[in-house]
Amino acid sequence: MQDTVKIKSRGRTLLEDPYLNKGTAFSIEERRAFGIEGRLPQRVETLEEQVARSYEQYQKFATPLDKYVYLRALQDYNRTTFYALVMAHIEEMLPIVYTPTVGEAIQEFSHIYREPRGLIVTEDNYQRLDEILASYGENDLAVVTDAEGILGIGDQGFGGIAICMGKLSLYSLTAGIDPARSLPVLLDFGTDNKKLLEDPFYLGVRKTRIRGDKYFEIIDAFIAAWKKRFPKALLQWEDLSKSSAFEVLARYRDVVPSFNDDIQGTGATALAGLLAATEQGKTLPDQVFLVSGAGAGGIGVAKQVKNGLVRLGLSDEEAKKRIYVLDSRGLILTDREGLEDYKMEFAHPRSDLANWEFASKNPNLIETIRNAKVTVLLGLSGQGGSFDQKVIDEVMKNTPRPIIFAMSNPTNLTEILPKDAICWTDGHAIVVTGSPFSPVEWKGKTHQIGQGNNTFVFPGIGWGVAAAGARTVEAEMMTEAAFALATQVTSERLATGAAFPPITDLMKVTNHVARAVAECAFRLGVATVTREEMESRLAERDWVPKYSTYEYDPS
Ligand SMILES: O=C([O-])CC(=O)C(=O)O
Ligand SMILES: [Mg+2]
Repeated sequence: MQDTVKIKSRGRTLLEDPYLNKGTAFSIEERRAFGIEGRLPQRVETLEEQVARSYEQYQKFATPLDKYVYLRALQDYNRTTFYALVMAHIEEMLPIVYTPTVGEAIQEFSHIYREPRGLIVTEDNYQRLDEILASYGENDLAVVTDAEGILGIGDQGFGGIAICMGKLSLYSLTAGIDPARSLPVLLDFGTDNKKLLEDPFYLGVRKTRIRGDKYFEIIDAFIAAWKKRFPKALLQWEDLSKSSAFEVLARYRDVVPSFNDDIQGTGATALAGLLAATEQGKTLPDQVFLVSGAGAGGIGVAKQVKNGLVRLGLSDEEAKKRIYVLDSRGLILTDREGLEDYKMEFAHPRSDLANWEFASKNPNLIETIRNAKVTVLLGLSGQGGSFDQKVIDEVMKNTPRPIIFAMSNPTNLTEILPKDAICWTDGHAIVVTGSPFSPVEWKGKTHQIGQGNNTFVFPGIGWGVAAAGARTVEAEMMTEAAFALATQVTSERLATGAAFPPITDLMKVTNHVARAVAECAFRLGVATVTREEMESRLAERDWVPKYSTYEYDPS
């Protein structure tokens, strides 16, 4: 059964509205009622027929970037067909609309640019945001970036808005967030990326980045205007630089329901994979963790692993003692001069290293693995290939079954290729990557590579927050999301080496995560709806790609 909705647009305007356009699927009656008769081929098609044609067109494009451009154009022309197409081919198309191809699209964004989308906040317009937002429809969700720390590829200026679009596509696909009610937001503070500043096609603000007080003045203005217009909407911070991500999260987390995907989403994802890899956490407290990379992702993972260990019975101090975080200068120690605040929590005092042997001031990767007897490697450094054979050999001395998570994105920044990890550990490692990889054959066995990407977590958080009408996003909700996700990895799946569910389970998993998050919101007293309301919001997706029947609303 099709729903019937009343709409006001007619004629060309209707055909040009991607949220309402049905193209060849407009019925004869609708074509007459809405003044579009004669503008379309005579044949009336179903959504399935449109999807089949679009898939044929999609397959004719040879490169991932061309496929991306095609899908984005389809999205700009007809949202319903776009989502129905991606949903029907989710495993094939997720790597196009999202990691890794989205990374390439971001770098090329001013060149592949076609249609405007989202909200661009600049130094020139931030004082008029009330007025500007008044022209937008209702919104339940925004993904917001300043584009300084995009994936592992750094400052991408204007192109950064494409990561927001990619994340929102996932929200609509897997959590049923109505695409008409979500907004990608770019805080365009300029860019320090010289290549972009010199690119004649560059579309962003062609200046070096605004920093300091002005940076916060602009974000304060955005948050105030956003909150005024959409007081209950959820806000996801995405790909800010490590120097501002923690401060921005803390500054607004009690002002609007918000979370940072790279700190908290990646943290929950990593914990989920670790729980799955250790029989739902049974041996998690016995592991020793090395986090390589102390950006938003690295520190976020360290925090969430700590919270997971505490949940499993360790004290805060005991948990921290098992976690070693390294940045480009080696192991982070409390006596380091100029140590950034956000790294402090995981800095070890030099007295912890009493019996260690190491050559220079700070132990390096190998020295830390050797002295601390590391069993779990967590790669969040954006340093492709940094887990080399020497590193893996060293971990193998500490455990027969190392856990190796190479979480940096996109693909070329992966810390270790799965085939190398399997080969160097003679098939004994549990290997996870942030970007998708094919299974690895080793000595007659097929090893599946779990994709430890926050796509398993953030849409469920969004759905859960919306279902509970949560006022804030609490740290405990993230821990719940992680434990819930871990239970979705079956023992058969783990036996193939994968610590994450297959991407084909994404829809089901997202619902499960959403439920855990919503129930936690209730338990913590931050929910604003009744339990019945929450249940009904979790029972089915609010939005799915299908056409409604239109009736003309002349009022
Ligand atoms: O976008 C992704 O694939 C995961 C993520 O948040 C990041 O790497 O920054
Ligand atoms: Mg990110």
